[in-house]
Amino acid sequence: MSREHAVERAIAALRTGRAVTIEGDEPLSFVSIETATSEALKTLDPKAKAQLLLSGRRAAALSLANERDAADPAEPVLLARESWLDGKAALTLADPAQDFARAPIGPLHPLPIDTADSAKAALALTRAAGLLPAAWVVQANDGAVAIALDQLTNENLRPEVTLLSRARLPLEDMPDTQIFAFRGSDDGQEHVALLVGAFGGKPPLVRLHSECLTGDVFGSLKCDCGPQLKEALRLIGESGGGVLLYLRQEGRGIGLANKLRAYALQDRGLDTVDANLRLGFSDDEREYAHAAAILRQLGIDEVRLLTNNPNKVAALEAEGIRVAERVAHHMPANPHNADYLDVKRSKSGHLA
Ligand SMILES: Nc1nc2c(ncn2[C@@H]2O[C@H](COP(=O)(O)OP(=O)(O)OP(=O)(O)O)[C@@H](O)[C@H]2O)c(=O)[nH]1
Ligand SMILES: [Zn+2]
Repeated sequence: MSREHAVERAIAALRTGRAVTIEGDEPLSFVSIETATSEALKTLDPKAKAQLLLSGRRAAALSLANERDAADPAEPVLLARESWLDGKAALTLADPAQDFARAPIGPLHPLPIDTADSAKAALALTRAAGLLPAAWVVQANDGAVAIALDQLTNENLRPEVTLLSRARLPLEDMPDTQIFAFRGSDDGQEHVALLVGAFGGKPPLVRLHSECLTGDVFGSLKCDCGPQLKEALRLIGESGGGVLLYLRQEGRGIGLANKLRAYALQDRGLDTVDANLRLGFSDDEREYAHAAAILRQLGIDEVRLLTNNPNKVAALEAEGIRVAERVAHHMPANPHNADYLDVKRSKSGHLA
C-alpha cells in the first residue's frame, strides 16, 4: 500500500476509535484515548504492565518524572496499568481542561519504553489526526489497521503534492484569480493555492496562510489571521500578482478541536505558547514541505514572502525555496489580541 493510503487509513481509524498497529521490530498496537470505542478498549492487554502513552510535554505538565528525566519533552512517556485508570481518568490525564479544577491525580508510575520509536510514531499519528497526543496500548488484534514503522519515519519520503483541479475564482477587486487544489501525498490533506493576476519577472509576492477557522471565517478578535488573510490578498493584487497558499494547518498544526482546547486554557490565563505545551504539543507543529512542493508545481522557486515569522522564512528555505525578501505583514492590534501579538514577539520570535 502506498504511504499516502497507509497514513490516511491509520488516521481515519484513530479518529473513529479503532486500533492501529505499528509494524516493525517494535510492534505496538494502540487506540486514541479520546475516541477509543468500548470494543477497542476490550483489547487492552490484561496481563501487560503498560497501559497509557502520554507525550513528554504533557507528563511534564503533570509533574510526572520521566524515566529519562524528560530530556526531550517530545519523547513519549509510558504509564503503568493502575486499577483506577479507566477511560475517564485517562482523558483527565491527557486533557488539561480539568487541571485547574481537581486534586492531583495519581499515583502514576512511568515505565521504561522498549518500543520508543513506535511510541513516538504512535503519538505523531494521533497529532496528525487532530487528536490529543495520548494513546492506550492494546493487544495486537485482527481489527487493527496496520502501518509499517518505516512508512512513518522514513525521512527521505518528502511529501509530494498532486494537482487535483484548477478553476477561475474571481475575487472582489481581483477578478483575474485562479484557485488550485492539491492533495498531500503523505496525509491526504487538501491544500489550496490562489493565483492572483499575472506575475513574472521578479519573484512573486507570496503569503503562506495557515488555516484559522475562527479568524478567517468568523472574524475572531483573538488573533490577527482574518485581517492578515484579507490584507495579504489585497497586497498581492496591488503588487500586480502573486500567490496565496491556504495551508490546512489549523491551530499551528494541532487541529481545530485542540486549538479550542488551547483557547479554553487561555481563558484560564495561559498564553498561546504555554497552552500548546500543556496540551502536549510543541508551540508550533507546522511544516512547510507541502507549501514548497506546491510552489514548485506552480513553477516558483523564489519568492518575496509576506510574514513576520523568521521561522517560516527558514523553514521554506530549508525546503529549497529561496526567499528573496521578507515583507512585513503587521495588523493593528485590538484589545483581545494585543497580549497574543506580544507573546508572538517575546516567545515565538516574531519580528516587530
Ligand atoms: N494553537 C494555537 N494556534 C493558534 C492560536 N491563535 C492562532 N492560531 C493559529 O496560528 C496560525 C497562524 O499563525 P500566526 O502565528 O498568526 O502567524 P505565522 O504564520 O506564524 O506568522 P505570520 O506569517 O507573521 O503571520 C493559524 O493556524 C491559527 O489557527 C492559538 O492561540 N493557539
Ligand atoms: Zn487565527
